Amino acid sequence: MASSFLSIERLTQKYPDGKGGEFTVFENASFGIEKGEFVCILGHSGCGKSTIMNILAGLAEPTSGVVKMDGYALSGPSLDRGVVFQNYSLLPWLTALKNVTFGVAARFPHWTKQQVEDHSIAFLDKVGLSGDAIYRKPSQLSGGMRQRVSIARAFANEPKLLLLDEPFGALDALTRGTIQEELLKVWSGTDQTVFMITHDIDEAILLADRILLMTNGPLARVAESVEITIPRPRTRTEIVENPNYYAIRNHLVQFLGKRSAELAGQLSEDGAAHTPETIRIDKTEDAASDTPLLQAVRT
Ligand SMILES: Nc1ncnc2c1ncn2[C@@H]1O[C@H](COP(=O)(O)OP(=O)(O)OP(=O)(O)O)[C@@H](O)[C@H]1O
Repeated sequence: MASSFLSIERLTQKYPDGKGGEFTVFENASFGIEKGEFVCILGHSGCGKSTIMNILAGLAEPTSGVVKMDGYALSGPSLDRGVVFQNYSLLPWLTALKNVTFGVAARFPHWTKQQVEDHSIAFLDKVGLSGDAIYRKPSQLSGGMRQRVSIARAFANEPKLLLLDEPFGALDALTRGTIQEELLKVWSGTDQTVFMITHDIDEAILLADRILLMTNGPLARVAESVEITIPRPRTRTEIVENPNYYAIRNHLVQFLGKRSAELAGQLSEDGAAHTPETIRIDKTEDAASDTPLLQAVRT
Protein backbone atom coordinates (compact mmCIF):
# COMPACT_ATOMS: atom_id res chain seq x y z
CA MET A 1 0.00 0.00 0.00
CA ALA A 2 2.71 2.44 0.98
CA SER A 3 4.35 2.04 -2.41
CA SER A 4 1.24 3.00 -4.43
CA PHE A 5 1.33 6.25 -6.39
CA LEU A 6 -1.83 7.27 -4.55
CA SER A 7 -2.23 5.81 -1.10
CA ILE A 8 -5.43 6.21 0.88
CA GLU A 9 -4.62 5.25 4.44
CA ARG A 10 -7.20 4.63 7.15
CA LEU A 11 -9.55 7.32 5.95
CA THR A 12 -12.46 7.98 8.30
CA GLN A 13 -15.27 10.46 7.77
CA LYS A 14 -17.82 11.33 10.44
CA TYR A 15 -20.48 14.01 10.22
CA PRO A 16 -22.85 15.49 12.79
CA ASP A 17 -26.15 13.59 12.69
CA GLY A 18 -28.22 16.71 13.39
CA LYS A 19 -29.31 15.29 16.77
CA GLY A 20 -26.26 16.22 18.76
CA GLY A 21 -24.39 13.03 17.86
CA GLU A 22 -22.44 11.95 14.81
CA PHE A 23 -22.62 9.27 12.15
CA THR A 24 -19.76 7.51 10.44
CA VAL A 25 -19.85 7.55 6.64
CA PHE A 26 -16.83 5.21 6.37
CA GLU A 27 -14.05 4.18 8.72
CA ASN A 28 -10.42 3.18 8.16
CA ALA A 29 -10.87 2.93 4.38
CA SER A 30 -7.53 2.02 2.83
CA PHE A 31 -6.64 1.42 -0.80
CA GLY A 32 -3.98 2.30 -3.33
CA ILE A 33 -3.98 3.44 -6.95
CA GLU A 34 -0.99 2.92 -9.23
CA LYS A 35 0.39 5.52 -11.62
CA GLY A 36 -1.43 5.50 -14.94
CA GLU A 37 -4.34 3.43 -13.61
CA PHE A 38 -7.94 4.24 -14.46
CA VAL A 39 -10.03 3.37 -11.39
CA CYS A 40 -13.79 3.71 -11.11
CA ILE A 41 -15.72 3.63 -7.85
CA LEU A 42 -19.26 2.27 -7.71
CA GLY A 43 -21.65 2.28 -4.79
CA HIS A 44 -25.15 3.29 -3.83
CA SER A 45 -26.14 6.85 -3.15
CA GLY A 46 -24.87 8.10 0.19
CA CYS A 47 -22.04 5.57 0.69
CA GLY A 48 -19.43 8.33 0.57
CA LYS A 49 -18.04 8.38 -2.98
CA SER A 50 -18.18 12.18 -3.31
CA THR A 51 -16.73 12.55 0.16
CA ILE A 52 -13.71 10.47 -0.88
CA MET A 53 -13.44 12.48 -4.13
CA ASN A 54 -13.56 15.80 -2.27
CA ILE A 55 -10.83 14.62 0.09
CA LEU A 56 -8.65 13.55 -2.86
CA ALA A 57 -9.27 16.92 -4.53
CA GLY A 58 -8.24 18.70 -1.33
CA LEU A 59 -11.66 20.35 -1.04
CA ALA A 60 -12.44 18.60 2.25
CA GLU A 61 -10.50 17.25 5.22
CA PRO A 62 -11.23 13.75 6.51
CA THR A 63 -12.06 13.26 10.18
CA SER A 64 -8.91 11.12 10.34
CA GLY A 65 -6.57 9.29 8.02
CA VAL A 66 -4.23 10.46 5.32
CA VAL A 67 -3.94 10.48 1.53
CA LYS A 68 -0.45 10.38 0.05
CA MET A 69 0.49 11.07 -3.54
CA ASP A 70 4.05 10.17 -4.56
CA GLY A 71 4.71 9.58 -0.87
CA TYR A 72 3.64 13.04 0.30
CA ALA A 73 0.49 13.76 2.31
CA LEU A 74 -2.03 15.88 0.41
CA SER A 75 -3.15 19.17 1.84
CA GLY A 76 -5.56 21.51 0.05
CA PRO A 77 -6.28 21.75 -3.68
CA SER A 78 -3.41 21.78 -6.18
CA LEU A 79 -2.83 21.97 -9.93
CA ASP A 80 -1.46 18.44 -9.56
CA ARG A 81 -5.04 17.25 -9.12
CA GLY A 82 -7.66 18.15 -11.73
CA VAL A 83 -11.38 17.71 -11.18
CA VAL A 84 -14.23 17.33 -13.70
CA PHE A 85 -17.71 17.64 -12.23
CA GLN A 86 -21.05 16.73 -13.75
CA ASN A 87 -22.03 20.37 -14.18
CA TYR A 88 -19.05 21.28 -16.42
CA SER A 89 -17.91 24.24 -14.26
CA LEU A 90 -16.74 26.26 -17.27
CA LEU A 91 -16.20 29.99 -17.03
CA PRO A 92 -19.26 31.37 -18.89
CA TRP A 93 -17.63 34.57 -20.14
CA LEU A 94 -14.75 32.78 -21.89
CA THR A 95 -14.80 30.86 -25.18
CA ALA A 96 -14.27 27.09 -25.17
CA LEU A 97 -10.65 27.64 -26.22
CA LYS A 98 -10.01 30.29 -23.56
CA ASN A 99 -11.51 27.98 -20.93
CA VAL A 100 -8.73 25.56 -21.79
CA THR A 101 -5.85 28.03 -22.34
CA PHE A 102 -6.65 29.72 -19.01
CA GLY A 103 -5.62 26.62 -17.04
CA VAL A 104 -2.79 25.59 -19.38
CA ALA A 105 -1.14 29.04 -19.09
CA ALA A 106 -1.27 28.78 -15.29
CA ARG A 107 0.07 25.24 -15.30
CA PHE A 108 2.92 25.95 -17.76
CA PRO A 109 3.87 29.59 -17.08
CA HIS A 110 7.10 29.37 -19.11
CA TRP A 111 5.24 28.50 -22.34
CA THR A 112 4.65 31.09 -25.07
CA LYS A 113 1.10 32.15 -25.92
CA GLN A 114 1.36 30.15 -29.13
CA GLN A 115 2.48 26.99 -27.31
CA VAL A 116 -0.40 27.32 -24.86
CA GLU A 117 -2.87 27.76 -27.69
CA ASP A 118 -1.50 24.90 -29.83
CA HIS A 119 -1.53 22.54 -26.85
CA SER A 120 -5.11 23.53 -25.94
CA ILE A 121 -6.39 23.19 -29.52
CA ALA A 122 -4.79 19.73 -29.76
CA PHE A 123 -6.67 18.54 -26.65
CA LEU A 124 -9.97 20.04 -27.84
CA ASP A 125 -9.43 18.24 -31.12
CA LYS A 126 -8.92 14.92 -29.29
CA VAL A 127 -12.43 15.20 -27.85
CA GLY A 128 -13.92 16.07 -31.24
CA LEU A 129 -14.04 19.88 -30.93
CA SER A 130 -12.51 21.97 -33.68
CA GLY A 131 -13.37 24.79 -36.07
CA ASP A 132 -15.86 27.46 -35.04
CA ALA A 133 -17.04 25.59 -31.96
CA ILE A 134 -13.90 26.35 -29.97
CA TYR A 135 -14.52 30.10 -30.33
CA ARG A 136 -18.02 29.87 -28.84
CA LYS A 137 -18.93 30.55 -25.24
CA PRO A 138 -20.39 27.77 -23.06
CA SER A 139 -23.95 29.11 -23.43
CA GLN A 140 -23.63 28.61 -27.20
CA LEU A 141 -22.57 24.96 -26.85
CA SER A 142 -24.64 21.82 -26.24
CA GLY A 143 -24.32 19.93 -22.95
CA GLY A 144 -22.18 17.30 -24.63
CA MET A 145 -19.88 19.93 -26.13
CA ARG A 146 -19.52 21.66 -22.77
CA GLN A 147 -18.52 18.41 -21.14
CA ARG A 148 -16.02 17.80 -23.95
CA VAL A 149 -14.47 21.18 -23.14
CA SER A 150 -14.27 20.23 -19.44
CA ILE A 151 -12.54 16.98 -20.28
CA ALA A 152 -10.13 18.64 -22.73
CA ARG A 153 -9.34 21.28 -20.10
CA ALA A 154 -8.66 18.68 -17.42
CA PHE A 155 -6.36 16.56 -19.60
CA ALA A 156 -4.61 19.57 -21.17
CA ASN A 157 -3.49 20.67 -17.70
CA GLU A 158 -1.77 17.29 -17.32
CA PRO A 159 -2.40 16.92 -13.61
CA LYS A 160 -0.80 13.96 -11.84
CA LEU A 161 -4.24 12.82 -10.77
CA LEU A 162 -7.50 13.41 -12.58
CA LEU A 163 -10.70 13.18 -10.57
CA LEU A 164 -13.94 12.69 -12.51
CA ASP A 165 -17.16 13.03 -10.51
CA GLU A 166 -19.92 11.51 -12.66
CA PRO A 167 -18.81 13.56 -15.65
CA PHE A 168 -21.45 12.10 -17.97
CA GLY A 169 -24.34 12.05 -15.52
CA ALA A 170 -26.23 14.88 -17.22
CA LEU A 171 -25.82 13.62 -20.79
CA ASP A 172 -28.16 11.56 -22.96
CA ALA A 173 -27.14 7.95 -23.63
CA LEU A 174 -25.88 8.50 -27.19
CA THR A 175 -23.74 11.52 -26.37
CA ARG A 176 -22.51 9.73 -23.30
CA GLY A 177 -21.36 6.75 -25.36
CA THR A 178 -19.47 8.93 -27.82
CA ILE A 179 -17.74 10.96 -25.12
CA GLN A 180 -16.80 7.85 -23.15
CA GLU A 181 -14.86 6.64 -26.17
CA GLU A 182 -13.31 10.08 -26.66
CA LEU A 183 -12.27 10.05 -23.02
CA LEU A 184 -10.59 6.67 -23.55
CA LYS A 185 -8.80 8.01 -26.60
CA VAL A 186 -7.47 11.09 -24.84
CA TRP A 187 -6.51 9.07 -21.72
CA SER A 188 -4.70 6.31 -23.62
CA GLY A 189 -2.26 8.83 -25.09
CA THR A 190 -1.12 9.88 -21.59
CA ASP A 191 0.18 8.25 -18.42
CA GLN A 192 -2.63 9.97 -16.56
CA THR A 193 -3.98 8.44 -13.34
CA VAL A 194 -7.76 8.71 -13.19
CA PHE A 195 -10.19 8.19 -10.31
CA MET A 196 -13.81 8.37 -11.41
CA ILE A 197 -17.21 8.14 -9.74
CA THR A 198 -19.96 6.67 -11.85
CA HIS A 199 -23.34 5.02 -11.31
CA ASP A 200 -23.16 3.27 -14.66
CA ILE A 201 -21.83 -0.31 -14.57
CA ASP A 202 -21.25 -0.53 -18.33
CA GLU A 203 -19.40 2.77 -18.33
CA ALA A 204 -17.14 1.53 -15.54
CA ILE A 205 -16.36 -1.73 -17.36
CA LEU A 206 -15.57 0.14 -20.58
CA LEU A 207 -13.25 2.65 -18.93
CA ALA A 208 -11.61 1.13 -15.88
CA ASP A 209 -8.59 -1.01 -15.15
CA ARG A 210 -10.19 -1.68 -11.77
CA ILE A 211 -13.55 -1.01 -10.19
CA LEU A 212 -13.77 -0.34 -6.46
CA LEU A 213 -17.08 -1.46 -4.96
CA MET A 214 -18.44 0.25 -1.87
CA THR A 215 -20.94 -1.21 0.55
CA ASN A 216 -23.95 0.86 1.56
CA GLY A 217 -23.61 3.63 4.11
CA PRO A 218 -23.49 4.57 6.87
CA LEU A 219 -20.42 2.63 7.99
CA ALA A 220 -19.59 1.94 4.36
CA ARG A 221 -16.34 0.42 3.18
CA VAL A 222 -14.54 -0.24 -0.07
CA ALA A 223 -15.15 -3.99 -0.02
CA GLU A 224 -13.86 -5.19 -3.38
CA SER A 225 -11.45 -4.23 -6.10
CA VAL A 226 -12.57 -5.90 -9.32
CA GLU A 227 -9.99 -6.18 -12.10
CA ILE A 228 -11.34 -5.56 -15.59
CA THR A 229 -9.75 -8.40 -17.50
CA ILE A 230 -10.72 -7.08 -20.94
CA PRO A 231 -7.80 -5.98 -23.13
CA ARG A 232 -7.43 -2.44 -24.45
CA PRO A 233 -8.09 -0.67 -26.72
CA ARG A 234 -11.77 -1.14 -25.92
CA THR A 235 -14.90 0.00 -27.72
CA ARG A 236 -18.49 -0.28 -26.53
CA THR A 237 -19.45 -2.65 -29.31
CA GLU A 238 -16.42 -4.92 -29.00
CA ILE A 239 -16.21 -5.40 -25.23
CA VAL A 240 -19.59 -7.14 -25.06
CA GLU A 241 -18.11 -9.91 -27.21
CA ASN A 242 -15.28 -10.54 -24.76
CA PRO A 243 -15.91 -13.74 -22.73
CA ASN A 244 -15.20 -11.86 -19.48
CA TYR A 245 -17.70 -9.07 -20.06
CA TYR A 246 -20.90 -10.68 -18.78
CA ALA A 247 -19.12 -12.54 -15.98
CA ILE A 248 -17.71 -9.26 -14.66
CA ARG A 249 -21.00 -7.46 -15.24
CA ASN A 250 -22.94 -10.14 -13.34
CA HIS A 251 -20.53 -9.91 -10.45
CA LEU A 252 -21.00 -6.12 -10.24
CA VAL A 253 -24.79 -6.39 -10.50
CA GLN A 254 -24.86 -9.03 -7.75
CA PHE A 255 -22.69 -6.90 -5.51
CA LEU A 256 -24.73 -3.73 -5.96
CA GLY A 257 -28.06 -5.55 -5.85
CA LYS A 258 -27.37 -7.75 -2.86
CA ARG A 259 -23.99 -7.90 -1.20
CA SER A 260 -23.57 -4.12 -0.83
CA ALA A 261 -26.49 -4.23 1.61
CA GLU A 262 -25.51 -7.52 3.29
CA LEU A 263 -21.98 -6.28 3.97
CA ALA A 264 -23.11 -2.82 5.10
CA GLY A 265 -22.12 -1.66 8.54
CA GLN A 266 -19.55 -4.40 9.11
CA LEU A 267 -16.60 -2.67 10.66
CA SER A 268 -13.70 -4.52 12.23
CA GLU A 269 -13.82 -4.51 16.01
CA ASP A 270 -10.08 -4.10 16.43
CA GLY A 271 -9.99 -0.89 14.35
CA ALA A 272 -7.92 -2.52 11.61
CA ALA A 273 -7.62 -0.87 8.19
CA HIS A 274 -10.23 -1.96 5.66
CA THR A 275 -8.54 -2.96 2.45
CA PRO A 276 -10.62 -4.23 -0.46
CA GLU A 277 -10.53 -7.86 -1.52
CA THR A 278 -9.10 -8.25 -5.04
CA ILE A 279 -11.47 -10.02 -7.43
CA ARG A 280 -10.14 -11.33 -10.71
CA ILE A 281 -12.59 -12.90 -13.10
CA ASP A 282 -10.97 -14.31 -16.21
CA LYS A 283 -12.82 -16.95 -18.15
CA THR A 284 -10.00 -17.19 -20.66
CA GLU A 285 -7.55 -18.13 -17.88
CA ASP A 286 -10.13 -20.48 -16.37
CA ALA A 287 -10.61 -22.23 -19.68
CA ALA A 288 -6.86 -22.62 -20.11
CA SER A 289 -6.45 -24.13 -16.65
CA ASP A 290 -9.60 -26.25 -16.87
CA THR A 291 -11.25 -24.66 -13.83
CA PRO A 292 -15.03 -24.01 -13.78
CA LEU A 293 -15.86 -21.17 -16.15
CA LEU A 294 -17.69 -18.84 -13.80
CA GLN A 295 -15.38 -19.14 -10.86
CA ALA A 296 -13.99 -15.85 -9.56
CA VAL A 297 -10.36 -16.05 -8.52
CA ARG A 298 -10.04 -14.27 -5.22
CA THR A 299 -6.65 -13.20 -3.92
N1 LIG B 1 -21.09 18.33 4.80
C1 LIG B 1 -21.85 17.29 5.22
N2 LIG B 1 -22.46 17.34 6.44
C2 LIG B 1 -23.19 16.30 6.89
N3 LIG B 1 -23.39 15.17 6.19
C3 LIG B 1 -22.82 15.07 4.98
C4 LIG B 1 -22.02 16.13 4.42
N4 LIG B 1 -21.58 15.74 3.20
C5 LIG B 1 -22.08 14.50 2.99
N5 LIG B 1 -22.83 14.10 4.06
C6 LIG B 1 -23.47 12.79 4.22
O1 LIG B 1 -22.45 11.80 4.07
C7 LIG B 1 -22.95 10.67 3.38
C8 LIG B 1 -22.11 10.42 2.14
O2 LIG B 1 -22.33 11.48 1.19
P1 LIG B 1 -21.64 11.48 -0.26
O3 LIG B 1 -22.16 12.67 -0.98
O4 LIG B 1 -20.17 11.33 -0.12
O5 LIG B 1 -22.26 10.14 -0.89
P2 LIG B 1 -22.19 9.62 -2.39
O6 LIG B 1 -21.85 8.17 -2.32
O7 LIG B 1 -21.32 10.48 -3.20
O8 LIG B 1 -23.71 9.79 -2.85
P3 LIG B 1 -24.32 10.11 -4.31
O9 LIG B 1 -24.04 8.88 -5.12
O10 LIG B 1 -25.78 10.29 -4.04
O11 LIG B 1 -23.66 11.34 -4.82
C9 LIG B 1 -24.43 10.96 3.09
O12 LIG B 1 -25.19 10.37 4.12
C10 LIG B 1 -24.49 12.47 3.15
O13 LIG B 1 -25.78 12.90 3.56
